[in-house]
Amino acid sequence: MSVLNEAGKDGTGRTGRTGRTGRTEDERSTRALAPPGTEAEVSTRPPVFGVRNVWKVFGPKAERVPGDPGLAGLSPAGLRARTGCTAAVRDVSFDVRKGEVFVVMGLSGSGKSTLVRCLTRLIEPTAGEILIDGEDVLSMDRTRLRELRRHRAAMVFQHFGLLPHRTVLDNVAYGLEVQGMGRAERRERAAEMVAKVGLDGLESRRPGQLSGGQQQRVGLARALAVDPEVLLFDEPFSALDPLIRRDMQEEVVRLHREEHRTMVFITHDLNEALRLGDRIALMRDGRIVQLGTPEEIVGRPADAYVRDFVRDVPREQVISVRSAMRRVEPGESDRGPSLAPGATVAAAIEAVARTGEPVARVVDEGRLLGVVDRECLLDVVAGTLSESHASDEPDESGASGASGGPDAPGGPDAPGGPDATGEPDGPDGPDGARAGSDRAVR
Ligand SMILES: Nc1ncnc2c1ncn2[C@@H]1O[C@H](COP(=O)(O)OP(=O)(O)OP(=O)(O)O)[C@@H](O)[C@H]1O
Repeated sequence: MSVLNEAGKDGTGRTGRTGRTGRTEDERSTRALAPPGTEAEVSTRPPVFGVRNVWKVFGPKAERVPGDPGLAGLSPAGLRARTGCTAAVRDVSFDVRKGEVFVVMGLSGSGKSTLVRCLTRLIEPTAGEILIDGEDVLSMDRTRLRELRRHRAAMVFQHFGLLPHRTVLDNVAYGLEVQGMGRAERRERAAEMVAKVGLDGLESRRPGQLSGGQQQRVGLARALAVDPEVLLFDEPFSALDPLIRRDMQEEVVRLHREEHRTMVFITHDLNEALRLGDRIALMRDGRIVQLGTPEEIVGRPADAYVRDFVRDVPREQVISVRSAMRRVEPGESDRGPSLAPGATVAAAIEAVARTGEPVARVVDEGRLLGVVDRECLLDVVAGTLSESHASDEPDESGASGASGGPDAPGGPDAPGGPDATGEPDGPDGPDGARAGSDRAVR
């Protein structure tokens, strides 16, 4: 049976996956309207996973909780006291869009792992709907589920789950072996993946002869080998020391840039979330308290909890000049360094300091959108960026007030410038990648 053919429908009924990047002609033409990797462009992509009102309740008679407003509305402690149940995931809805890195972040016990395991039913949701490319995951039979986990959504775990008596190459080839691929072909493909994650020369070693970071690379290569549509990472790097962790994060960013794979990445580390995520779902007590880009989460926290969570983040490394800029005033349209709207405030500070100019210009494809002066930049660093800045923001067409200053030509003369842990059917492959948006807090 062709999994890809059956999987190749998105929620709209269009043909979805057309290759490794999974883009159709329709998508490509839509994407041409907005720069790749911008929120506007990402939001036009079809969802890979659609999650609607999903609950996971552990405990006696768990299934009565989601549908009973008296129980569903209780606090975690209240629910436990009344029913003995824990609602690990509470009424969660979101889409994971094709080609994005979707990060699920939250403190220990907030429900991250449970939620992500529900996506492929490693944990059975109590209520709700989960779609992959428009197909109902909850109604899949055993065979279809196995295919889902083996071919379409592969998991990379924190404990790499490598087979100790097999070589690196055979570990990487394992998922392909499970799929029934012939020896020569799978070893060739595995060798390609070993090279891709930077382990050339180590093919014949056993896992015990590798460092933790190298073992995690083997886990990643094994997941990539089966070329899944989505890679699911469950805190894969949390056991690694900080430098190796950083290397692995860069590896993920690189894979994302080069291959545009869709990834769902669990972490409790805010910096990791900001570095990797196109969008971040911040969880607390089983709920998503905010879902947004790193810039939205840091620049516009939804409530006091999120504000406290992001309090120590260096805002200038996350907030873009698009959010910080002001209108152009007379005499400013042809002075100062030019920056793309997605450039960070940190980059603008550097540019202004280096050139000694009073402002930097925010230019998008030849159009001057606005300027940032020292005051705008300091406002970001100090956390005093007013809401008015945000509301001044132009839309992606650049048609907002910010570009409308007397000196702000909009025309052509504008200045330019796994493994099988918890999975009954054995290890499955993964994957992952991002379109070239600027990452914050690298
Ligand atoms: N099998 C289970 N039975 C009962 N409660 C569970 C079970 N698995 C998880 N829980 C509870 O569900 C809640 C969410 O757990 P989960 O492991 O999803 O959180 P997490 O955010 O991934 O935490 P961590 O970062 O520590 O892994 C916790 O209160 C946990 O104790």
